[in-house]
Parts: sequence; structure tokens; C-alpha cells
Amino acid sequence: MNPSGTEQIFSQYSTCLYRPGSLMRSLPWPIKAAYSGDEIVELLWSTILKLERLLGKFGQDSQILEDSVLIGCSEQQEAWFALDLGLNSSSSINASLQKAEMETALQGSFIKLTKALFELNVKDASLLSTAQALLRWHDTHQFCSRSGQPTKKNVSGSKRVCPSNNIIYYPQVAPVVITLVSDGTRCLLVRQSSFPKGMYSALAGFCDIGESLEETVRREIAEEVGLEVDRLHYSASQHWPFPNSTLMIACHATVKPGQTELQVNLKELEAAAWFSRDEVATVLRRNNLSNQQQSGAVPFWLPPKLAIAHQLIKEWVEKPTCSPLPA
Ligand SMILES: NC(=O)C1=CN([C@@H]2O[C@H](COP(=O)(O)OP(=O)(O)OC[C@H]3O[C@@H](n4cnc5c(N)ncnc54)[C@H](OP(=O)(O)O)[C@@H]3O)[C@@H](O)[C@H]2O)C=CC1
Ligand SMILES: [Mg+2]
Repeated sequence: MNPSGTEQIFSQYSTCLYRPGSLMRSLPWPIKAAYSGDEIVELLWSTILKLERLLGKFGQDSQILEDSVLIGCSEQQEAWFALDLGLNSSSSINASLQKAEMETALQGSFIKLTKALFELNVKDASLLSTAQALLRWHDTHQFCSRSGQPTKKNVSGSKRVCPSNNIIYYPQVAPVVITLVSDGTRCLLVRQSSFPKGMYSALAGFCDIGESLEETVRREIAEEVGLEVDRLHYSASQHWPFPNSTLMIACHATVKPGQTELQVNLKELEAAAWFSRDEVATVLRRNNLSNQQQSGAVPFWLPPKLAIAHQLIKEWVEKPTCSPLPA
């Protein structure tokens, strides 16, 4: 704990968020965040000068600041940048930045990006999500796929250009639909083997080339649980940085009450089941309690508040009578 009684935490991906200029504060991250007693987490920003000093202390050339990407700006129009310090990559030129020593220097500790993301407020989580997706895209698009030559990042990081043929590469986003299926009184929750233990969520799937969102919803639901969609309507969307940059498009869908028998595709899902509104409402309420997983009292749990799946499920519990449009 630091003198103000606040424990500082960082994500394991060791990105720094900062903004240039005399008034800037910078944020070592994925993240340096403050974790207070009442479980509110906020990002801490420090200046680029502090960041340069820190890099110097760890034997790094401040030249790596040029790898920074623009992720947004404040209401006062101060630019915010993110930088990957390369703490996790053994092949990285920055690998000599030692995590433990960095934690000591920053008076904090690194935590997983997924954990940090769910503990931040919506605005900060969005910055973090943008930083992760953009930095990862740059890391994996270092070469031109036509000429094989190294590509060059522009100053803001909004694109990369091949100097030999001027081909421009822009960051990519894959569209994914996430759908909460209901039969009118119950909703369908599923789990993949990769989910954290005990967690159930809505059904998700990548859009195939040539498909509309409506077609993806119908195909994914048919493929994964063998149901035919009767009606669907759009709810909301969210950028999601894992495993790569995706745009999650959230929908509600209904199936006809008489056609609810599940044929679970066990290659894609570990389990799928119908749950009553009361059951889901109870789990949603307990989801917000601390240590609910350890209590053993909850049969399953739902994605955290910030996940769009959570919003979809909450919406269904709170607005049971919404009337979807024909698909
Ligand atoms: N924010 C949230 O609340 C939630 C987010 N999600 C996210 O939704 C995404 C999609 O869900 P998921 O059920 O896995 O999707 P799918 O049901 O489409 O299954 C994943 C499979 O789709 C294939 N695929 C097609 N296009 C792509 C692509 N662009 N990138 C990667 N794989 C592709 C791959 O198959 P193959 O291996 O055969 O090539 C992959 O294994 C996941 O990334 C997950 O992180 C999921 C649930 C909740
Ligand atoms: Mg899926």
C-alpha cells in the first residue's frame, strides 16, 4: 500500500499510457491502476518525463516512445498515448525491462489485463481495450504481405505503410454477434470450456464473409444449439480486445415456445441450458457480491458488469415483455 492507502496495480501486459506535454500525467499499464479499499479502480497517469526517466533507469532508449499509439484525448484536448514496454516478450528488444524491478520502481504490481479491464470504470476500460487491440495489431503487422518489407507506423498509430509500394494497412476489427436467446419465459445460457469455471454467458460467433448480422445470428444459433430463430432485435455493441480486436454486436432473439429442444454442439460448447427469469435474476444479484464464487451457494455465475453479455442478460431480466421484430 502506498502512503495514501491505495494499492497500485498493473496489468501483466506492461503497457504504458501517457500523454505528452508539460501537464501530462502518464499511466503505466497494461496498466497502472489504483485499487482502493472500496474496490474502485482508477488509472493513474504520470508525465512523459517520468516515463523517460523510468526507461533510462532500466537501460532503455527513449526511442521506444515512438512505438506509442494514440488512444484518445481528454476533455481538455490533451492527447493520450499507449506504449507496450515489452515485459512479457522474451524476443522483444525491451525484454530487459524486468517486471519485478519495474513493479518496485512503480510501487505497484502487475495484474492480468482481463482483471484490470473489469475493475475499471467504463471510460478507462474503453481506453485500455483500445490500447490493447491497437498495440497488438501493430505488433502482428510489422511486414507488408505483398513485398515482405518492414512496414512503418504513422505517428498516431492509426495505420502502417509499406515504404516500397505505399500499400496502407489499417487496424482490423472482426464482427462478432452475441445473442441472448429466449423462449418468452426462459433464456438460454451457454458455456465454452475456455470460460472461467462456473461461468455461463450468451451465445457468440464470428460473422462469416458475405453474411449479414441477421444471417450470422441464425446460423450460429442453429450450429451451436440446433434452434431456429423466430424473431430478433439489436441491443448494443462493444469493442472487445480478446483474442484480437472484435466488435461485439449484441442481440436478443426468440424461438417459438414449442421449439425449444436443444441439440448442443459439443465441439463448440461445453454446456447449454434454459434458465428461468427468477434463476437468472438471483444469480445477477449475487454476481455483484464479493467472493460469491467461493460461497458455493450459487449454481453458476455470469460475466462481469462491463461485458456486453452481462448487459444483455440484465436487459432481459428487467424488460421481460420487450417485443422483438421478425428476423
Ligand atoms: N464480451 C463478451 O461478453 C463475450 C465475448 N465473447 C467473444 O466472442 C468471440 C467469438 O465467440 P466464439 O463463440 O468463440 O466464436 P465462434 O462460435 O465463431 O467460434 C470460434 C471459431 O470460429 C472460427 N472463426 C471464424 N472467424 C474467426 C475470426 N475472425 N477469429 C477467430 N476465429 C474465427 C474459428 O474456428 P477454427 O478454429 O475452426 O478456424 C474459431 O475457433 C470470442 O473472441 C470471445 O472472446 C464471447 C462471449 C462473451
Ligand atoms: Mg460460439
